[in-house]
Amino acid sequence: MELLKETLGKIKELDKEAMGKARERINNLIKPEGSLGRLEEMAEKLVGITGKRFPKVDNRAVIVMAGDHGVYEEGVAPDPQIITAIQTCNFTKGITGVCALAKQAKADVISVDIGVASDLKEPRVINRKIKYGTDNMTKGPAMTRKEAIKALEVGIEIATDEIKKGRNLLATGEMGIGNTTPSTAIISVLGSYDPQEITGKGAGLSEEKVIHKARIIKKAIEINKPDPEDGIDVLSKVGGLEIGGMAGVMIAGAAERVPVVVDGLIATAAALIACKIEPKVKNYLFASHASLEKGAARASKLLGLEPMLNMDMRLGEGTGAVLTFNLIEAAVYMNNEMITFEEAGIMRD
Ligand SMILES: O=C(O)c1ccc[n+]([C@@H]2O[C@H](COP(=O)([O-])O)[C@@H](O)[C@H]2O)c1
Ligand SMILES: Cc1cc2nc[nH]c2cc1C
Repeated sequence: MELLKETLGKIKELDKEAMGKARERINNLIKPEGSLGRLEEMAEKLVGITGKRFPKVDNRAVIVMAGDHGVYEEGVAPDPQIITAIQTCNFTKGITGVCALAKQAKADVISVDIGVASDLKEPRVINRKIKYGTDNMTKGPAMTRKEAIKALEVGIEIATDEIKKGRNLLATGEMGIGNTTPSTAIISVLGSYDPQEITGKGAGLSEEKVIHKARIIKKAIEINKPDPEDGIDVLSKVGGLEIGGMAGVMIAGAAERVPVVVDGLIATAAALIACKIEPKVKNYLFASHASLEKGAARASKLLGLEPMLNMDMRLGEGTGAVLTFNLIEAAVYMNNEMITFEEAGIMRD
């Protein structure tokens, strides 16, 4: 709890003064005012996050948190649970979706076992296992409050270590068969949505099973009665270990003034938890892509961040987030490379 408290205590407002100066300069760059659209907003936000006039995003990593889910036994996911363990090892081998996209985006992939249901034999996976998957949330809380805080703190520790090594751009990814179920539960609780309205097919569940999945989510919420005003309570009762880990990465990014890119549905649920715990975290986040998963659009709206891309993706692992690394870098190049009208010797009224 100490680490969480201490980290939350470090989170400040964005550097408004630096942002004002950046905006003024961006408005004077040699282009019609506002003509680089959202790249301009992104550059201004990066200046506010880092407090640096010319920020850099050349040392990037995606932190992939992996965990399993007790609620899997209720038949809410189409794939064998062992895929969580297999992929968590594969992330270290450069052979998964996120590895391919991270390679193109010049980012490292960091694979963290925060709660996979079996022991992994791949030494390059960072072993921070809190337990062998969450408990079945239709029968009681997914985890204790203490375990939820531990999950947040594991995320804080991993991200802070990376930032100490020089990372200046982070993304959150995840792996967890069944994790669209707790994510949808979190979004239902925090947005007061009926699970039937926002439950989707996840990795590919059939239509009848999606109805069953929504009922399971409703049951978990009714049994646990999470307090929507308490992010840690929601995380512990209907969340997941990897969701807590990702929320911790976002909290650490905010505390250390490093931007964190949010991936799809599950990462957005984590962002909602992080922002419920400390609303200022939102200022340090970039939403990457609009996941095709049913609840994703409402989750992004609830978070209040507009995703950059619409690519009909729904893989997770951090794929959508790393895909936007080059866009974020483009904003930095605009800010750092372009000259102003004045510097070009053009006088304007
Ligand atoms: O990121 C997303 O929006 C997303 C949407 C659907 C599925 N996924 C991935 O698929 C897994 C969860 O799907 P499911 O059906 O097992 O709940 C998990 O490993 C996620 O990384 C991810
Ligand atoms: C193969 C596979 C890879 C994944 N990556 C993220 N979620 C996944 C789910 C499956 C089934």
